[in-house]
Amino acid sequence: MNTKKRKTTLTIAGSDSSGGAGIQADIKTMQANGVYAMSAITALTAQNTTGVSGIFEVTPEFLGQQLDAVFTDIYPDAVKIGMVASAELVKMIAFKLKEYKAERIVVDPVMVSTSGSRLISEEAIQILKTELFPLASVLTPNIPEAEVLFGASIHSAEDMERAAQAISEEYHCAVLLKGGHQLNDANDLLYAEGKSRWFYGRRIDNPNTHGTGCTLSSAIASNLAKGYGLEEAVERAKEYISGALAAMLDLGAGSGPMDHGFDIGGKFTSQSDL
Ligand SMILES: Nc1ncnc2c1ncn2[C@@H]1O[C@H](COP(=O)(O)OP(=O)(O)OP(=O)(O)O)[C@@H](O)[C@H]1O
Ligand SMILES: Cc1ncc(COP(=O)(O)O)c(N)n1
Repeated sequence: MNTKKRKTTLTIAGSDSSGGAGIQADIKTMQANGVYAMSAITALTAQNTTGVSGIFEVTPEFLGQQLDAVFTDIYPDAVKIGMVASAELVKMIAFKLKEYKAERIVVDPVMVSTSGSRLISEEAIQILKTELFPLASVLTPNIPEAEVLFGASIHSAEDMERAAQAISEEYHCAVLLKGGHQLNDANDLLYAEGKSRWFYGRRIDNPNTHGTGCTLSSAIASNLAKGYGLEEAVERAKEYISGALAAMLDLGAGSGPMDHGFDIGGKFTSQSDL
């Protein structure tokens, strides 16, 4: 009997019925990055590339049950946390991650969708800061999210450096400040253990960016699960997202999803031409 083991990841996030962001993007990314993906769903969303038309949250108890089921059987080597709409759900996640001594935790502080819908309550943001950020190996805010956390606007590379350092020092975790919302380039800044490092990216002329944040954080979690250190995990994840954007998938009437059907070396292996 030939059996095999595989590194494992868990995404704790919301479901996106259109498959471009949330749980669906996370699982596609994890699969493409060679790890076994599991999920604990915080909410169902009815959404497509043009907007979010409904959010149906699970109860904190049921989220806890999902986390118990996962952690007591196939223990995840890394965890990614995405959309968590309410304070009670955030508290449940923090409680369970501590109970099961989860490690390699990537927290994507999802606040507003690309299509402009609010995905988290004000109270939940406060609880995220106090309960979840301190458990994170790395936090991955985009520029608007970092502005909320930093309390000031971010217009330049220097602003990004100041914000990442301040957020990292305040919450005692590494911060990857994503630059996808810049106009001219797509450079991300990692601030960890007192020093910063830029990850430079060519801005790809693709309007279909639904789920870029979910994809990047899931790729980082996959790489951490596989044993890479944080810098290498980010470097590989950046390469992955650049490839997924450069594949130029075009679906839906709004900002569409990316293509996950290629390997992380950038070699296109999807079956899109069939
Ligand atoms: N047009 C682009 N070309 C190249 N890289 C991009 C582009 N847009 C975003 N990225 C990259 O995608 C990753 C996610 O960044 P972004 O700032 O878009 O996150 P986000 O806003 O959280 O994503 P989301 O669209 O899921 O909300 C980063 O590595 C960023 O540099
Ligand atoms: C369930 C869920 N999670 C996260 C996002 C953010 O992704 P994006 O900003 O690309 O819309 C989303 N739209 N839906």
